[in-house]
Amino acid sequence: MNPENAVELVGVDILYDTTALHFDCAVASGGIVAVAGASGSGKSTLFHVIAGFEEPDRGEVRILGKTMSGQAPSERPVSVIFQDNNLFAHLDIATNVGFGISPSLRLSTGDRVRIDDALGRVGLDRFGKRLPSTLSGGERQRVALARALVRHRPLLLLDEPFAALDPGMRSGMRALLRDLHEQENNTILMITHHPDDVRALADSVLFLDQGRIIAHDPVERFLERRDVAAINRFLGNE
Ligand SMILES: Nc1ncnc2c1ncn2[C@@H]1O[C@H](COP(=O)(O)OP(=O)(O)OP(=O)(O)O)[C@@H](O)[C@H]1O
Repeated sequence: MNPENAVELVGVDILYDTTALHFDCAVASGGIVAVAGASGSGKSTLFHVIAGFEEPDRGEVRILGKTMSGQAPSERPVSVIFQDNNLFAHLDIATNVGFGISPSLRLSTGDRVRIDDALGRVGLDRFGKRLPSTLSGGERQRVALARALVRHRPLLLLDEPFAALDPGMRSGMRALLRDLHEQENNTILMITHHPDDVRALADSVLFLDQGRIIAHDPVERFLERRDVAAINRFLGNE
């Protein structure tokens, strides 16, 4: 057990009716890790297990050296941002960010300052009173980032955060994520289908194939790999 590791998956088995997944890995604290692999390879399941939405049939999840067995998602030191950003449509942006601090929305004056600060850090200072429907897709993703920021959890899981964004917005979001990562000093795991995200953002790569982690490499080494067909397909080498 190593507290320097942000995440350890030790002999984790997930047994579904038609498929079985197995995860073993140790992710060091402090980096941005791209999680890649073909559709159906197990990326979302990996996140669900770490975040606690899914309990392993066997094995153990550890975060910062502590076992997560029996710990509900809300008790884990993890924030998750899904692709569709899960904002409440009837609540304004500041209140949506406030959910990151208190799900019952009992917010102190200090909390409101933190919310304004987080919105400022993602470039949405004057958006607090607006409803999610009046924002662009990229702006909504930045609200989801602000909601994660106010929680200050050491581990941030991003499930394809740029999927709905056009190329210009993607590069803006990458830069923002890099800045926030440096400020927060957290560990980020980010599912992506885009080699460009890996090249631009990742320090290392977890690559999944058919329910297993088949590569866990520093990014430079990963980008030079030519030995595995699934990685070649991802990198566009064939
Ligand atoms: N609740 C479930 N019950 C049964 N099988 C499941 C369940 N969740 C996932 N699976 C199966 O586990 C495998 C991995 O699915 P998962 O969603 O983790 O893949 P993924 O890599 O995230 O795919 P995508 O890139 O398409 O989102 C798939 O074969 C899927 O059908």
